[in-house]
This record gives sequence, C-alpha cells and structure tokens, in this order.
Amino acid sequence: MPLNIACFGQPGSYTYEAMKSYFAGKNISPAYGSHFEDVVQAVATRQARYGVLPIENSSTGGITDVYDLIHRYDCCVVGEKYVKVEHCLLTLPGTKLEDIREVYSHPQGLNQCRSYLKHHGEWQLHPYFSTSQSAEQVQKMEDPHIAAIANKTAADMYGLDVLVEHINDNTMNYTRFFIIAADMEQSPEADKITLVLTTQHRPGALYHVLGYFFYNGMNMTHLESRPLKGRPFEYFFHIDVMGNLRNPATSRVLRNLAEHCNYFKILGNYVSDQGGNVDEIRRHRG
Ligand SMILES: O=C(O)C(=O)Cc1ccccc1
Repeated sequence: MPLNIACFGQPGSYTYEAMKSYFAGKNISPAYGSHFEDVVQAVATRQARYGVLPIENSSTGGITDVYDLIHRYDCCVVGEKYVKVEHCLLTLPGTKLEDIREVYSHPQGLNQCRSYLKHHGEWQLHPYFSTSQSAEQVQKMEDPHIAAIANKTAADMYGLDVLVEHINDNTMNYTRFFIIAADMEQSPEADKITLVLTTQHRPGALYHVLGYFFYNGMNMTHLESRPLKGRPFEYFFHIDVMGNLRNPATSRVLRNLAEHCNYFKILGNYVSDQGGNVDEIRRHRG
C-alpha cells in the first residue's frame, strides 16, 4: 500500500523536492494542495498519512502561517528536511531579458530574490500559488513577456528555458520543511523536539523558559513568536530544542517547564535532518 502524502504546490515545487528526498525509496502516492491549509487539512482529516510544508527559510525566516495552521489543526511534526533553494528566472524558449514585463512566483520566491528584482523595478510582480504553478502558468499563457521564478526541475517539467540562474539574494538559501501527521511518532533515534507554549504575562517569563534549556544543557535551535488571537501583545512561542522524550532527564525538564507556562504542547520529537545540506551550512559557518 503506498503512503498517501499531501504536498504543497505541485510537481516541480521546492516542497515536492523535499518530499522526494525525505521519502526516497518509499512507495508514495502524493496529492497536491495549492494552499498550506489544504495540506494541513488533508492530514488532520486523515485523507493523507503525512503532509509536507515549508516552515522556515534561511534568508527570510519563519513561514508563520504554517506554524499557526499546524497548531490550529492539532497536527504533529514527525520529521524535517532541508533543501537548498536555487531560484532561476524561467521563460518561454526564445524570450530575451528585455522582453520581460511580468514575473510570477510564490511570495517566498519573490521575497528571496528581492535584490535581483529591484534591478528590474519595471517588472510587475505577481505572487502566485507556488513556484511550480508559476512555471506552469508561464507555459500556459504562451506570452513571451511573462517569466516565473522557480527551479530547474520546474523548467524541465513545464518546457521553459532557464534564462538566468542563481537569482536568490543569499547564495546560502535553504528552506526547512516539516513532515506532519495527525498522530505523534516516537523513535529511539529522535533528537529534536518541537513545542509550543505561552508564558505567564509578567516580566522575565521568557527568560525563565530559556533558563530551563540553558541550565539543563539543552540546545535550542529555533524560536518563533506568533501573536495570540484576542490577546494583544501576548504570544505563542514555537521552540525547537535538541533531545529525545524517552530520556528521563529531558522529559523531566519539559514537565517542570510546562508547569510554569500558561499553555504547553509538544508538537513532535523526530530525527533531525543531518543530510549533506546541513553539513554545508555548518562548513560555511566555520
Ligand atoms: O512554491 C514552492 O515551490 C514551495 O514549495 C514554497 C517555497 C517557495 C520558495 C522557496 C521555498 C519554498
């Protein structure tokens, strides 16, 4: 039986790449969603066993809608994948740079190429469903004045030329993807925990939360704050820390921490992505 996977975008999207690489060698049956919510909903209603979504970019930061959706639909994080994102300007074969008047891409794609696009301030920018759907749109419109920002796979899939390569502002441009599910998964190899909490609304509350990790030698790798609806200037904190919940010391720290929070939920404990990309990021940091 193939694994039903809900994937953001369509074949050729960066999320598609993340899915292919995370589930390499597995028998999968993907269904695609044009909105982040489609993917989360498919998982929450168990139409799909797993969902794949972008969560964070190394140049533009957290993809905040996705944090909110995972939490709102009560989904769990069961894995992660880093993908190096190399944006290209794709056009119909034969189009020249001076022909271009309009550019389609996912808002993340437009954002990550801001400096390049600034040099072409006359181009009209169209935020679109995903990078791959933007490429398909260029193919369908058959208009040589229109380009898309997407990857080389999308160029091949949708019969487009790569007019300009590497147009992202930051050459070290990585996106982290979450693999989500309706239920928690636990493995002895899991080494990363994603949790969400709200602190008491008093001075030093976040300092205390961070102190739990610091004094117990737990490496915190990500912190994202999201507004609490109906409570102006109060926040959910989405936190990643290294650890395995089966380790009694780790679970004790988290239990103690939970007691000091207004709200505390573990979204997942999974194996961190230790692929070649991560090594490259570390090498670059020196
Ligand atoms: O639109 C896509 O291809 C996506 O998967 C979202 C995205 C867009 C740009 C960078 C990383 C992820």
